[in-house]
Amino acid sequence: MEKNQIIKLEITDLSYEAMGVAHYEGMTVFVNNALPGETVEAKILKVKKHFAFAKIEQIIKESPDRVNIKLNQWVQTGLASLAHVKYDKQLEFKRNQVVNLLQKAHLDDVKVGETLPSPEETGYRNKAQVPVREVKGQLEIGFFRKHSHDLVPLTNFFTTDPEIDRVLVAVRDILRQYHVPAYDEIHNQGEVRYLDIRRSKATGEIMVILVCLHKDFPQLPKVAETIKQIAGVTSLVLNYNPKKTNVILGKVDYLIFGKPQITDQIGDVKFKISPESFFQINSLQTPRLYDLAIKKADLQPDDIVIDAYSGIGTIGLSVAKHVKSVRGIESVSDAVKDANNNAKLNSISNAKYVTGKAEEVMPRWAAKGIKADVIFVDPPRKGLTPEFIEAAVKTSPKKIVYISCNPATMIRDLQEFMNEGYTFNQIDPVDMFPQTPHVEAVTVLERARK
Ligand SMILES: C[S@@+](CC[C@H](N)C(=O)[O-])C[C@H]1O[C@@H](n2cnc3c(N)ncnc32)[C@H](O)[C@@H]1O
Repeated sequence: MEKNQIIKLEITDLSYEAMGVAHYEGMTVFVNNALPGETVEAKILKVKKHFAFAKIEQIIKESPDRVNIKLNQWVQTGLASLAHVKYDKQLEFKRNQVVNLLQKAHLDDVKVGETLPSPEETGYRNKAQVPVREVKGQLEIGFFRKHSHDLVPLTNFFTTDPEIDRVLVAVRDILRQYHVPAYDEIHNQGEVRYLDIRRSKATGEIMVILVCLHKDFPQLPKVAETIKQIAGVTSLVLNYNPKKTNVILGKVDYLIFGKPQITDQIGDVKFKISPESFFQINSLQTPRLYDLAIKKADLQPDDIVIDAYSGIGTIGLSVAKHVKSVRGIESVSDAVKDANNNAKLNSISNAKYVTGKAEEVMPRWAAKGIKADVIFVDPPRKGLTPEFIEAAVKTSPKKIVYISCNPATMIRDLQEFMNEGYTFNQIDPVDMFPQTPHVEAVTVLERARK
């Protein structure tokens, strides 16, 4: 097999990154955009020792699960690399990811629920982080083509709230109007690196963050004055990121106008969100995810609850009024400030959040003899650490509710808890990210022995 060779392939599977999988002369071939059941003519793009990457030249036999989207830019860019698959099949794909991981871990007897569908299949994102680059002499917003930093100009981001798309395009036009340069990442020059926009569905508030190379630039006063005129925009922040880095946000924010946070709501709890704080991006699906997690916790009025990896306290504050007390841990200090302020905002006096790494704070709490009845964990993709797990077990919780955006690390961690005398019998996938291969999942561990 060699680069540029054109071969006929039968697609038998879908990889966890949503690429079609085929086998050819002992090699595994990953075919962008191809679906199981399809026969395609594909061009080889890259050959490794045991596998290769290819792209479709022609579909010879099409899958009935294929959606023929008009523009396949979203698939090309990786922004929505499941957009060519019917929604019910996307849900099945996500459930299968969990089933396959459990099988690999020899945990075939664990039940996997049907994936909870998202109320919105497109336009669900309450936040967009969009690169700004110069393309053919013009400032453009868009998305990087998969595995590259080539910007594909876009104005419809498909999974983002259309109100955010409207503001993205308006801000792009203002930057063009005042000749603000786009960031040039090769020379670490220019000005605007990213547009980061958040919108609350509950209040309609919109925060615009310009991620810039400098703290200030000559056109900023005029740019700010014009952005203020965009309907719905309630604040403008300049995030200062001077480094040559792929990390999107710098460490310092300057409020240019408006409120320093936007206000959102989950159920009947209000949340103020600072620019650096994490907030679940699918507004209508988040309460359904939390309801599922909270139901699994089976909370009692006397329960002491730990909310680990708490963000702005969304889970802990949603349950605080039904339990004795809540303690939260989160590593981003702005998010912790938000969490404690959000407690006050909602007249909650039995919840307290601290800044720190969960894997460091939890062992300190355990050493002090702090006990918990229920622990909620909602870590980033890399999951928990052995130090965290060991300390969590020492607080002797009856239940540990695990919410995860990466079932692979979740299942690894669940096995650690099993070694410590906890059991679980079901995992429920929840679709927080339609049109993408990302899988969210919830489970509850119960203490089987002392
Ligand atoms: C998936 S988010 C969940 C946040 C929150 N539970 C929610 O539903 O909005 C994970 C959170 O963990 C925080 N985080 C990342 N690493 C951490 C660590 N080592 N210790 C504590 N928090 C951490 C992130 O800043 C983020 O707020």
